[in-house]
Amino acid sequence: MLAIEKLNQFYGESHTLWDLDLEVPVGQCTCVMGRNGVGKTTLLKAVMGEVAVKSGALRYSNGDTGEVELTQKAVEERSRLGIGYVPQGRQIFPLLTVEDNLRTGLGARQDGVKKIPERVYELFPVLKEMKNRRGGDLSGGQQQQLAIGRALVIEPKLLILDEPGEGIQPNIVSQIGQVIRQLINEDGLTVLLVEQKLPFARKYADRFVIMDRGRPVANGDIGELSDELIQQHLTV
Ligand SMILES: Nc1ncnc2c1ncn2[C@@H]1O[C@H](COP(=O)(O)OP(=O)(O)OP(=O)(O)O)[C@@H](O)[C@H]1O
Repeated sequence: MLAIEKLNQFYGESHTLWDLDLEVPVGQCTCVMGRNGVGKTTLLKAVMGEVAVKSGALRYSNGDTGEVELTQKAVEERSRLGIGYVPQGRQIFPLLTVEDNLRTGLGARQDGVKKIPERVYELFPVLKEMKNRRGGDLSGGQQQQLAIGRALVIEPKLLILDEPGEGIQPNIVSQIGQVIRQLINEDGLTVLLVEQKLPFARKYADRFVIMDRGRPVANGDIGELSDELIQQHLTV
């Protein structure tokens, strides 16, 4: 689905991603983990084109088109290729209604459809109930559901989420985890997420990748995420 190869990224003089290789297999949830500041968010932003990369390749295939090299594509084009993105901090529009927030995602649909897919409301009924409320009036958990819903209006093939469980009450975190599994199992979606919460990763991810200082240092099936690896790379 996505093969990241020898990716190097700098913030000014600061070398943040180092010759980073990472495979995101189709139809699975890959969870990127690691301590604060190791470059997890930067990696997701590099895939989305929100930060420039110095060198390396992002080879992506969505099943419809042949393989595409994303580093050559503009940000909007990456969405049109079927990549949905839920950024850290959600970035919803507080003054727009829930429905209008969802509509803002539609511009990135390749087929020009201007209707919010019913599937979004089916997965998150709360968004239907609250569709005329302003985004800013929603709870943090509901805003996260809205941010995910907005990424889903393009009916993506690859969904990228940056810490979807951050600062959200546990029952909504579980709902979000279940929706992610539903999207994978029923819609064949591929998911790449950053998540620090171990129970979430263990319950909902298929694979893990641990990063340290800008590069992956361990990866495997989620069942192989041992206490030793956690101790070595994740505890503070
Ligand atoms: N816009 C920026 N300009 C300069 N340096 C930045 C910028 N954004 C992030 N950094 C630095 O790059 C490094 C990696 O940051 P990044 O946010 O990718 O890490 P992270 O693993 O996602 O951390 P966290 O878990 O805290 O979100 C950090 O040292 C951070 O301070």
